[in-house]
Amino acid sequence: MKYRGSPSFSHKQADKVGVLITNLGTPEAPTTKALRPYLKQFLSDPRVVEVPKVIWWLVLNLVILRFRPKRSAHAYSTVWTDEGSPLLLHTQKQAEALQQKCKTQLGEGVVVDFAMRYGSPSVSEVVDAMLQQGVRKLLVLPLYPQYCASTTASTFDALADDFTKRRWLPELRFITHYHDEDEYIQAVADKIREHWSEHGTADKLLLSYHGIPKRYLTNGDPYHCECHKTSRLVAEKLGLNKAQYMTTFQSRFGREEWLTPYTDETLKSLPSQGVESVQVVCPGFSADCLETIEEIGVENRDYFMEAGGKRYEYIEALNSDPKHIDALYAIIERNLYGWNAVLDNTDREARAKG
Ligand SMILES: C=CC1=C(C)c2cc3[nH]c(cc4nc(cc5[nH]c(cc1n2)c(C)c5CCC(=O)O)C(CCC(=O)O)=C4C)c(C)c3C=C
Ligand SMILES: [Fe+2]
Ligand SMILES: [Fe+2]
Repeated sequence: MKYRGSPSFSHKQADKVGVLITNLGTPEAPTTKALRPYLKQFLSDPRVVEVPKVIWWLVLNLVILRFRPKRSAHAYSTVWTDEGSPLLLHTQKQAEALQQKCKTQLGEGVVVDFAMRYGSPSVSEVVDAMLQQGVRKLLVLPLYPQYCASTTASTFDALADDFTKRRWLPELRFITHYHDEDEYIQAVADKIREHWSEHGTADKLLLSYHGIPKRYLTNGDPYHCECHKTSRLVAEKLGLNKAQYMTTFQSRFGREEWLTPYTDETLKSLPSQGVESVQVVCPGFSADCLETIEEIGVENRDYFMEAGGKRYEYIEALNSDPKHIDALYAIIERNLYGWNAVLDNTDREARAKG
């Protein structure tokens, strides 16, 4: 069969609205064996690594996949929990909380689920499950506040790829970013304020975002601008002046230049400029993961302290904090405009019988 359909469809089935949240994905286990397929899928995505196909195939298969899986497995093993990968667990909790919130606010006609761009559960399998439940209008929210082709557009690719193999397409809405939405900015600012009320402020607040090659910015990706806008809006909410905060970029990969200033280099240099204490927050990560827990929480702490810093604090991601869920819900609700008719119609089956 060329196209996947919905063979179990019944005319009496109530139409539903689906809300699909997505994130990057994570390996199945913190082992070299599990890291290899995960990294292979992730790093074979041309949206992530924009290098001519043949050259990249050779570099990836002959160099990176020989050494990186072992190194990454070790890093993952330091953040792994008894229940699994932090990224997966946080995303699962976010979906559950949003499902609950949508049910209370909008009724039974809305189905919320989550998928991962790489690994499992895949976008395709979750879309399939949602359509089988009667979802005819689908809202997709990738949990990347700042648009980037490597993440946001890549998620759209996965969805579009699935649709090319599908017979009955749902109506589709795709949220490309929410980097300046007030509820999100407020949630980040509140998280920082809560940290301050417990620990006090520091000499400098670093807002650290995942980096991308600088080339992507010069080729027209808005990611860099959106990160700076988020930082400015958060700083305004907190009443910080330009000397009190800084935007930096972390998680460099490979040898070419990435967005600067680099988080690690910055932290190594701050003590020599008289900065004794820093607080680091990562507003681009909607959930804590390897890149925040290990890289920011451990590795970069060491850089700062070894360079003479006195106090270093990592402020956790928003994860499934109620304020984050409320912010995401507000964004979802705005993007459901006009679809409420379907939500009101979910008791169609009951009414048809009556
Ligand atoms: C080639 C490189 C990469 C680009 C470009 C990139 C962009 C990018 N990534 C995130 C979010 C996450 N990345 C995570 C892990 C991760 N990222 C890369 C490479 C690139 N990312 C690698 C190789 C890895 C795997 C870990 C490693 O081997 O170092 C994660 C964490 C996943 C987890 O399981 O915890 C996230 C989240 C964004 C937002 C982004 C561009 C804006
Ligand atoms: Fe990454
Ligand atoms: Fe990293």
